[in-house]
Amino acid sequence: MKLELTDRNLQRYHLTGTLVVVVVLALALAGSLLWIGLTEYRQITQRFEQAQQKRLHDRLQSEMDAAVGYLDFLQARTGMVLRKALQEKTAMAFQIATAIHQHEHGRHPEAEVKRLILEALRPQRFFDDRGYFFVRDLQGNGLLQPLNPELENTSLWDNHDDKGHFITRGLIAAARSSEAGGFSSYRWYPPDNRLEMSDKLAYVRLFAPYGWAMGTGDYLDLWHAARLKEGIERLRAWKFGDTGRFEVLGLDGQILLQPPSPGDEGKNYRQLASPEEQDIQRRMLALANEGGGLMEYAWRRQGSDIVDTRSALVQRFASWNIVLVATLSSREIQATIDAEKASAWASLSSRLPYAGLVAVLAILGAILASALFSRWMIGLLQGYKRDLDAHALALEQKAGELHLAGHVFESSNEGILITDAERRILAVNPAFTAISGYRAEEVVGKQPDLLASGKHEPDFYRSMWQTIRETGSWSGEIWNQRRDGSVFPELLQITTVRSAGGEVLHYVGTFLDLTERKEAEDRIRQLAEFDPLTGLPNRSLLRDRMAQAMARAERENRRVAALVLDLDRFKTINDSLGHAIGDQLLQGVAARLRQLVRHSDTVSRMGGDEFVVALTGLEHPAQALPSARKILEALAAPFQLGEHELLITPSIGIALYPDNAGDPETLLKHAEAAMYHAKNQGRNTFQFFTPEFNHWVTERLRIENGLRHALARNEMRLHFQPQVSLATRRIVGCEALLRWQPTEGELVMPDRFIPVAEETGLIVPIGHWVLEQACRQLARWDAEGGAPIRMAVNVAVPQLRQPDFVDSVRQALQQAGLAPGRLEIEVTESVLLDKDERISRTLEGLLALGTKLSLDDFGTGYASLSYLRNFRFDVLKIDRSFVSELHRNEADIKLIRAIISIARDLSLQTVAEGVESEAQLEILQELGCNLGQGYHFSRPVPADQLGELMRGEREA
Ligand SMILES: Nc1nc2c(ncn2[C@@H]2O[C@H](COP(=O)(O)O[C@H]3[C@@H](O)[C@H](n4cnc5c(=O)[nH]c(N)nc54)O[C@@H]3COP(=O)(O)O)[C@@H](O)[C@H]2O)c(=O)[nH]1
Repeated sequence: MKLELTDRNLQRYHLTGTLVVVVVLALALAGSLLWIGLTEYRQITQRFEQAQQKRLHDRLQSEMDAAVGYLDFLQARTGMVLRKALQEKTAMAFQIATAIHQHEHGRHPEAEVKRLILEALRPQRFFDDRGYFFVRDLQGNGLLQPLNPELENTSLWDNHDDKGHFITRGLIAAARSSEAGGFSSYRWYPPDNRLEMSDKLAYVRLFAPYGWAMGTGDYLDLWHAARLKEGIERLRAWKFGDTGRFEVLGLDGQILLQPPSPGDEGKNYRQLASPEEQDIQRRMLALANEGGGLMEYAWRRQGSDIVDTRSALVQRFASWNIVLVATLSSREIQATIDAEKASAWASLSSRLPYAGLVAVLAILGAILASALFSRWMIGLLQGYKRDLDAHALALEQKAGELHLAGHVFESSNEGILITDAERRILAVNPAFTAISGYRAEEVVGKQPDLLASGKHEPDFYRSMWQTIRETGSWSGEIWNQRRDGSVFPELLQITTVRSAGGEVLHYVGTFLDLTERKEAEDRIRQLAEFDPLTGLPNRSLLRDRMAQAMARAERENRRVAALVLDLDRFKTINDSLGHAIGDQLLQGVAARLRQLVRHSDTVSRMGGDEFVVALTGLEHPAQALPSARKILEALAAPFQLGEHELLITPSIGIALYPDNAGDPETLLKHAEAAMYHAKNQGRNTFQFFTPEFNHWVTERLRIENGLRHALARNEMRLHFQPQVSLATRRIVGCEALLRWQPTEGELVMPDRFIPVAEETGLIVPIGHWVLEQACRQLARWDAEGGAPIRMAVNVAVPQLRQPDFVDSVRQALQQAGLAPGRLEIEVTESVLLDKDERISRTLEGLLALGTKLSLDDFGTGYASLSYLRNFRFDVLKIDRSFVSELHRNEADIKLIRAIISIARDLSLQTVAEGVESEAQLEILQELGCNLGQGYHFSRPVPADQLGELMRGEREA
């Protein structure tokens, strides 16, 4: 059935449905109440029935306990009664015998008296005529056997029962046991059964006059049977309640007591006429054999149709092999149970109308409530429907908007990428595909970092996501990679979409491909910053770069050089060969200049024929020279421009930051001034900005040029300064010190030319020459018979970097025929700070060779003590700056003391430099310094002078 849904029908359905539910619930409630009442009624009556049954059973049990107690009593008394009777009877026999003996003794012969006594006893009968007296002599002969006279005067000594008991011996023993006599048990055939013996008890006394055992006995069973009978009769009369009685069954099934049918007594139950009766007795017997218990049975009185339901407690009385049944009619409790049921039912019935009324009222109340609820609900539903309508309308609008958004998403020129909160891509639009080259199915489910170009450091992305987390969005330019591997710039905006609860749902990335814009910007920048003709940075870019280089130079304590160069007579070429050739020439010059400079340097065209080369990171002004020279050399080669071979020369002006100017503009201005100065000097040359600089540079150039030829021109000399033992004041060594005596000019001291030699690498051949000469000189002194002093030779860092340095030392020693230990290689502290492994290798090689190692100028550099431990030095030279003020400065004393102490710890010899006075010498002596070197002993002198000194010493 299809329900028609209208506003009205909806109300009806709701009301009807509610009513149905309410009525069903009310009926269920009433039914439940009724069911609960009935259950309660059933439980009450059941409990009561059980209680009554228990009472009935308790009653039966208590009656049974009393009956069993009574029978126990009877059974226990049986033996006692028998014993008493036997004693009485024997006493009677004893009286008879005694009386006859007393009366007849002496009057008749003894045999006669005996006969009289025996005959008097012979007819005596008792115990229902079974009882008689017997007499035996103590030898076991039968004297009186009333029932078996044939046994009289025979020996019964060995007579025994079915269990092997010697009967006569037992009787005699009992008679002799005490004066009063005694009991003896044995077995014998009862009167009615000659086949099977049963237990018998006899009482015997010793009749002393004749030594007779005299007594009587009887069968125990018979006494028990009599007691049982007595008990049954008692139980017959035992009544309890209205219907309570006892019944007794023999274990063999014989009915012993059956008060309602005494005619059945003595019968076996199997002989009963009624099968029901038989069944009852059989069940009772079976229950007794199982240990007894309660049973119920239906009993019909003989000749009556009334069936009585009875409860019976069955219990076996083992001593007499009988079963006791205490039985009571259930009628006795049924009336009480019925009365209780009636009362419970009346109580329930009285509550039913109230329950009905409650149910009816509940139904009515529920109907009313449901009607009201229904009205209220309908109101709510109508309100809800209005909301739904409004919502549907809103959804319709939203759908329209979404449709629009979808359209925008699909048709947008901006790439759009939507991810979930875990940044897995959910959707991308066609523009994304167009820009990145990735189709949607290739990126969905992946992370956006598949677009990463590798151009940004991880920090960039970390900071980007940090911003997104903190502000909800990020925008900026970023480099990404397309599917084809090309890298492109994009303007990216990432926005976080959150739920109403603030939970991140999505990230939306929109981006614009900036490739074209960048290219345009690059073109603009190119135009703005580069010279269109040569492609070199223009003045503006040069200025920027120079500013950056200056800032860096300031931080690093370096210099920036601006080399402004102008092409000599370019105007003539331009005017004569035309602008095209002029332009080609400028391009050619630009190309050559570009090849000359390092990546960090800049070649720029300022306009016309003027170029600037900016050199960065210079340590000193002279480092600008090689570049200036290279420019001159590079431009010296002719330019082949079509059919024209052109020669061009530049004039170069050099200015240095920070020496000549503090900003790019001033620096360029000064360099230009220097350039004009160079032009005035005759072109194809360079000029530094200041005269002092010019002088310094010129001087340096002169030294450098001179040094290149110094060895060839034999201009180098060695002087030697002695090293004196402070303990003995004798010369123990000397230091070779280089001097340069140019052919034309005055003597040049090492401070001026060694740095130039080191920078230009000329120190390597010069140093080699020093080594050879020093070794030769030492050998010469040896040959003159001098003491075997040690020769110290200064070695510069560039020498130590030479892989063959150790070999060259070995060679020098071998050539001079010296032991390696005679040579001391002096290095400065800077060696220790140099990380170059070639240096350490050389030092190791020298140590392996066996030369001594000396650390020069100790304390002036930055070497820490730990370096001393890293290299195995032999000698530590204390710099003369500490020695010069030694006699005036306490701090210097402390310092030298510390140095000497460290040196001693490391087993180093100490040499104090610059000892100029006796006072210094004494202090050094006191401090424990080993050797001294200085003007106090001798200035550095030519070899022959030192030879003289040593000779003097020897002769002194
Ligand atoms: N790589 C090489 N370096 C060398 C070589 N020859 C010398 N040098 C180094 O040049 C520096 C200057 O040497 P020099 O001008 O010869 O000065 C030495 C002494 O004249 C000077 N000295 C000695 N005693 C005194 C003194 O009492 N007073 C005083 N004012 N000056 C004195 O000290 C210089 C020796 O110094 P050092 O070498 O540190 O022992 C100098 O640093 C040399 O190392 C060379 O062949 N190769």
